Amino acid sequence: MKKIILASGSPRRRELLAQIGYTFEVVTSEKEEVYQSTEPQEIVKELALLKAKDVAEKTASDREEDCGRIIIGADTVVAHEGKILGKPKDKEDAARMLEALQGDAHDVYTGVAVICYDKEGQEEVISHAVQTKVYVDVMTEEEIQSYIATGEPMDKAGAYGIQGRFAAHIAKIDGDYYNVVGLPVSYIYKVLREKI
Ligand SMILES: Cc1cn([C@H]2C[C@H](O)[C@@H](COP(=O)(O)OP(=O)(O)OP(=O)(O)O)O2)c(=O)[nH]c1=O
Repeated sequence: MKKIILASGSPRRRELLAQIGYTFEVVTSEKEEVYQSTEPQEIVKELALLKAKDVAEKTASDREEDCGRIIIGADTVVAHEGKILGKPKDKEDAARMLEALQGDAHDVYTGVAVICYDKEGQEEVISHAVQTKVYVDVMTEEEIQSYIATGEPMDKAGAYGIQGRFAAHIAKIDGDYYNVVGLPVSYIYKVLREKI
């Protein structure tokens, strides 16, 4: 069995990977999240790979382990009307994002990068993006402000967390719920079961 390393500081990603039964280490990347891609599905793949590669380098001394290792990186963005929404910079930015998202549908993309090393140190890179469509109810200005006051938006792409108070404003979703929270675990399971 290969050692699994999650290249993420996100508590949600840790909880989700643990939820499906894996034991893993967490090593975070401090790389600045800059990208060249223009399409959301490419941006999230690029950033997931950046995080996974950085952690692969940081943990390179483990390479000689008996069974090899697997590094998992992920990145989530919201795409609405051609705009990419990452984490809000401040409360005003969060309000702008939520005003745009309310009463409409948007896409959440999570990119996953899995870097596998076998016991000889041979590398294999798997990169994929998962899309989920999310429909948000019409919200009043007061509802937006009271949601921002919870503090929930600030560390989340698109300024909301489907798993928290914002659940009150989700009309429906089309696709993997866990992808919206930040880790498409059924996709990851399919990769890990082959590679472990
Ligand atoms: C849309 C949405 C996003 N999010 C979160 C998932 C991600 O943690 C975050 C997007 O930021 P990311 O940059 O993808 O991840 P991160 O900085 O939290 O963690 P790391 O880079 O170390 O892996 O938004 C939710 O928790 N709920 C939601 O409904």
